[in-house]
Amino acid sequence: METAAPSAVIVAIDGPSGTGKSSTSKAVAAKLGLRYLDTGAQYRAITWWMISNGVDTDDAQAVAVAAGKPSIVSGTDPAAPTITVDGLDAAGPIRTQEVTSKVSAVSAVPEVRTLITELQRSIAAEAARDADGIVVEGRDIGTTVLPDADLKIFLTASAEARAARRSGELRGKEAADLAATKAALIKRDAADSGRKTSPLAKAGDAVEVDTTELTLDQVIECVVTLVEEKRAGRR
Ligand SMILES: Nc1ncnc2c1ncn2[C@@H]1O[C@H](COP(=O)(O)OP(=O)(O)OP(=O)(O)O)[C@@H](O)[C@H]1O
Ligand SMILES: Nc1ccn([C@H]2C[C@H](O)[C@@H](COP(=O)(O)O)O2)c(=O)n1
Repeated sequence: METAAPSAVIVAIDGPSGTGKSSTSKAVAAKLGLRYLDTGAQYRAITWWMISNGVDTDDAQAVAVAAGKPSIVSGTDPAAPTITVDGLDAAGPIRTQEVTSKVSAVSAVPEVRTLITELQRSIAAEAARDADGIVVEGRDIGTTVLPDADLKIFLTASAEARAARRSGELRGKEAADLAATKAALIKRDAADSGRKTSPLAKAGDAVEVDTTELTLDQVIECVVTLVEEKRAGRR
């Protein structure tokens, strides 16, 4: 039977796109010596595999049939997280606009979610057993993947702030089109919140942190404090 290390802590961080989940989770995990898992990268990886292998991502049945074929491996060092698909480095290809525009459809397919959820739970169990714990970020971690997480956090921010942050990452023509960036964020959030299986949602026992007016450092500090309080038995 798998047993967790006595001091292991499992932190679930969920929220809509661009609220700062990845940046915050990585930094918190690095500061506290925890592992880090980007579950969005896993859904992006399976989407990339579908596209690369000619599977129509709008055909839920075709996606369901193919879902078990790719082998997705996530590296959980917060200083250098990795993702491979069938042994190939997928870190670059999973960030293309094409993958971003198709990932909501692929991640809504129940067979995909079942497989990826199992993978996420096994990674979290390993981190609880062999390390001091893990920060897992996504959309349904607190509600479905790890409902017994020690600490659940739900990050939010206004659509304007999120679009401005995303635009800051883009270059040239894309960066200029703030309105298009905002519209794309809102569309993806609606699809992720509206799907039947395990939608983007705040767990009832999650702590909500509105990051609109906070710097990234302030958000990191806030989450580090929450984890430390949890570890000290104060939450
Ligand atoms: N509080 C903040 N203030 C300003 N910029 C921020 C803040 N938090 C994150 N950012 C910046 O916003 C961008 C998006 O952050 P990040 O990728 O961490 O969000 P996310 O919630 O993981 O998004 P997604 O779900 O789309 O992957 C990054 O460029 C990051 O540096
Ligand atoms: N737990 C998760 C994580 C991610 N997804 C889906 C929905 C997102 O639009 C997409 C990409 O995530 P991102 O890289 O933007 O964090 O993956 C999900 O359904 N469940």
